[in-house]
Amino acid sequence: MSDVVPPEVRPKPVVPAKPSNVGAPSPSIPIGTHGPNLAISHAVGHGLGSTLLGYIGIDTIIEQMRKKTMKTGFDFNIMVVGHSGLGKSTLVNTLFKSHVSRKSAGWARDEKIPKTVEIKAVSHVIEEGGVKMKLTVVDTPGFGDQINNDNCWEPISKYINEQYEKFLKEEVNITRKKRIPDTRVHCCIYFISPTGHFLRQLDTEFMKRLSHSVNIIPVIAKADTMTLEERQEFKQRVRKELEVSGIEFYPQKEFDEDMEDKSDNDKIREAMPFAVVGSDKEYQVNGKRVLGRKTAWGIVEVENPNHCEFAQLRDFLIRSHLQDLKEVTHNIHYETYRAKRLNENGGLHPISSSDTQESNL
Ligand SMILES: Nc1nc2c(ncn2[C@@H]2O[C@H](COP(=O)(O)OP(=O)(O)OP(=O)(O)O)[C@@H](O)[C@H]2O)c(=O)[nH]1
Repeated sequence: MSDVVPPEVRPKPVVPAKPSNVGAPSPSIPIGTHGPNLAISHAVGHGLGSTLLGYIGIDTIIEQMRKKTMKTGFDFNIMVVGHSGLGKSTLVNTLFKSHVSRKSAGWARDEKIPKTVEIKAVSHVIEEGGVKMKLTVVDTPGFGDQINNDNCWEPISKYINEQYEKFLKEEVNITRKKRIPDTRVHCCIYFISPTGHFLRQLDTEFMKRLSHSVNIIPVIAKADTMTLEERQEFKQRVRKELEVSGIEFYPQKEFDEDMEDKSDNDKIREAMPFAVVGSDKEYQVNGKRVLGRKTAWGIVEVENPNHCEFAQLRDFLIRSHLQDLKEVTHNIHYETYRAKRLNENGGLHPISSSDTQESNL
């Protein structure tokens, strides 16, 4: 196992406002310099607003953005990392209620454990309510499965940086694409073995090294293999270990934008890591079809919050934070990579594969 990672000092890039803030009313300070009926802001640069004397339709930006997103769709790239057999493929299939994993895409042929960590990306277009999402699932077979797992985070770090590099190259092109294809990893779900003991050194090593270049969401895999008490105790222990090791998982405290954000995210952080169960099989329970795992003692319902925390993970990942994951990737992780790349050698020069590997920001 390699040496402990020294703490890094990172400049905190500016976190831009979330799109939900667009169109929100700013404090209105009427400046009546043009007679009693006019209220115009002269101090745009100072953030002063104005009282509107009638409806002008600024709030339609939300509908305009919705229509644009409906037309163009969006990219979302999710990476899964963890020992083989921890349920990575099953969980992504469960999350997106479709067969989106590497294995579902026919990669299952090579069931044997690869000699080094391999990176395999599979893309699918998923459509719901008229909105198209190009989902790419990046799988990392071989992670932690070798006798010697030293530096097995390296190929993963290299892949993440290569995607930033690709995006950067497109961005600095004189004639660039209207829409740069986004292959950057927006989220990395890290699967913790349900041992009930402690995190392994590899777990902390991986999260420590990668948490500055990608949004890491740790989950406790196969939660149905632990009793409720064991699960609670293990969660607490893992949380403590993450804290003691100084691992910043997503949503990172330092990027909370305001008090509301902080209070919502605190609740999520306190509930993490979510103890999840995955399944792509449906069963009939009380007259309803539910995703579950059939055991000799009954059916573990994946989406039942009394059975596991899958629904919490799904709500957080897809229903409340998907856009934020993309924004933090762009505004923080990519920005850090970009600034470093543009600063080094006084500009953008071709990068060697060893550079992307070592560029563990
Ligand atoms: N008990 C239990 N078994 C699960 C769960 N999720 C998946 N499994 C089972 O575990 C086995 C491995 O699941 P996969 O989803 O293929 O695991 P993986 O991590 O993708 O495996 P590799 O691709 O080999 O790394 C399968 O038999 C699944 O049915 C779970 O939440 N609980």
